[in-house]
Amino acid sequence: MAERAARRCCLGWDFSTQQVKVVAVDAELSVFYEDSVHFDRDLVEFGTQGGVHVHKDGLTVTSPVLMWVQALDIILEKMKASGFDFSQVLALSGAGQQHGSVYWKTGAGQVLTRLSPDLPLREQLQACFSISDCPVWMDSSTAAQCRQLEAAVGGARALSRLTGSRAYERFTGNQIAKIYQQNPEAYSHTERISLVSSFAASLFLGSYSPVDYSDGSGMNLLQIQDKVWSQACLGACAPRLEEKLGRPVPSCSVVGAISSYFVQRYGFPPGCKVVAFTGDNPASLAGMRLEEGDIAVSLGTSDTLFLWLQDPTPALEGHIFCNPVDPQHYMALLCFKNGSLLREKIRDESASGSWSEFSKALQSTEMGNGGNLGFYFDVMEITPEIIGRHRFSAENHEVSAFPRDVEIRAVIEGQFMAKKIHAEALGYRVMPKTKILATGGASHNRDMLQVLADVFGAPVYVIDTANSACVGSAYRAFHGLAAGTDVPFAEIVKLAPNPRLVATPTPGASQVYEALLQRYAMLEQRLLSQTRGPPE
Ligand SMILES: Nc1ncnc2c1ncn2[C@@H]1O[C@H](COP(=O)(O)OP(=O)(O)O)[C@@H](O)[C@H]1O
Ligand SMILES: O=C(CO)[C@@H](O)[C@H](O)COP(=O)(O)O
Repeated sequence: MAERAARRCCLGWDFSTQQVKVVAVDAELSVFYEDSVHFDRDLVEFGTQGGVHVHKDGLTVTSPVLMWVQALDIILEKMKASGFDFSQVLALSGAGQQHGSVYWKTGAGQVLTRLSPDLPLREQLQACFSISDCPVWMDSSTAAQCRQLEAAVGGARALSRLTGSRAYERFTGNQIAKIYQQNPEAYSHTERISLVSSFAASLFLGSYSPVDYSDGSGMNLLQIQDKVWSQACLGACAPRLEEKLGRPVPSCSVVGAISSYFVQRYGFPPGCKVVAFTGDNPASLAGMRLEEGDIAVSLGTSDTLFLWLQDPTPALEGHIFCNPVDPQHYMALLCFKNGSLLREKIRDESASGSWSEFSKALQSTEMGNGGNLGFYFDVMEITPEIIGRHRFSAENHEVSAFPRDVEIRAVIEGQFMAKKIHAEALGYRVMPKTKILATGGASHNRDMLQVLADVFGAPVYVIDTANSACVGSAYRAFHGLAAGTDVPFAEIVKLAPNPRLVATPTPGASQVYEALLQRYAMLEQRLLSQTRGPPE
């Protein structure tokens, strides 16, 4: 305990879909403290499943904002009870699930500046939100607003060139437009709109934190080249939006010092700096110290795949975001909605709810699954837009079921083949020096990572914690401390532990998957044309 007490550190937070997590990283970049609060398990009174409420229409998906506030109260109390020495925290930063939005009621800014250290945050912020259930990234109820936004700027391609993505239902501009159209009164009583990331930063700051460029890129509102809000997009979404959003800032900005609430209640030093919070995927990119040619695969609630890019070419599929650690560069991101929650369902249906049974099925079946392959989209997928479970025999006949072990391999092979195919559509190619860096809760599963190595034909590495968004946030806090001196991020993290090799491609894998990938792509097109009709 004495040693821990003397350890100067930065904190990295992650307000993700299912939980709030924190890590403490010392000056040698070692992680020496990790904690989390899980919404479904630890905050049962909010009645979420997977951290969210899916509404009756099946499209609207929200999370209670006070659940996030209370989760922060709980995790800080846990840290205090464990003897964590807050006085050693030099700076903190954090991440949030992307796209979700928080609506602060008129007057809330005043409340934030006057928090009493004697009471938990939840009690004091109870009446501070004009919308109590925040739209989150799983929401897909804004198709009409997406079409309106695209029409306003000259079409999907024009919007993508401007903001890095065509209109996506979960992107914040479209969510704000829906709230303005359906609940104009709540909108007019809103003085500030935050992303989940900038909301969390605001709690620590005791005042409104700006949105950073990287997470701001997931709103369909920011001009990613010029780094300013697009007036055309703002105007198409809602009136007086610019003043409610505040000015976006570079991701490595120090946005202020921690509020006196945290100094007095927990013992943070008054000079502890708050570095702009960003999206969980951008924070993971920082945590994994991605290098050119590498590809990161995050297997969390959503599955995402991301790359570091110098010269982006925004397209109709995938997203381009401003890079969180280098303001001149960009990152590309693909998001797959049917990630861990789908795998959990298959585990429950076909492996008696046990990850080790699930792994045994992967071990006992062969690469290529005897030609059987499947598409498993219990909720409307983002990449590609298909819903339903579709299984195909080796002869490309649709079948209604697979034996249990075949089903498990079909899910995992199908998910990873989709990732490879859609990454290649963005121009990505596996090169001899390519590393796949895996993170997220499911990266604990080595048998799944073996399938990932086999499908991609590249080695898979992990960092010592699956919480790369938290670790990346702590690294970004160190970078923020040094940012005044223009030190590049790579210099700050050069002492960080190297990723560990956990899987290499099995001999013969490339022959098996070359043919299977072609079939998967062909069947995906078949399913798409069944839903959309043939291409024009
Ligand atoms: N051994 C395992 N095998 C496969 N998936 C796992 C395993 N352990 C945890 N997971 C998955 O990890 C998910 C949580 O991942 P995490 O990255 O923490 O999510 P988020 O950051 O979105 O809250 C769980 O939903 C669970 O399905
Ligand atoms: O929508 C996206 C990315 O565009 C998601 O990746 C969210 O950012 C949620 O992240 P997790 O909670 O699954 O990590």
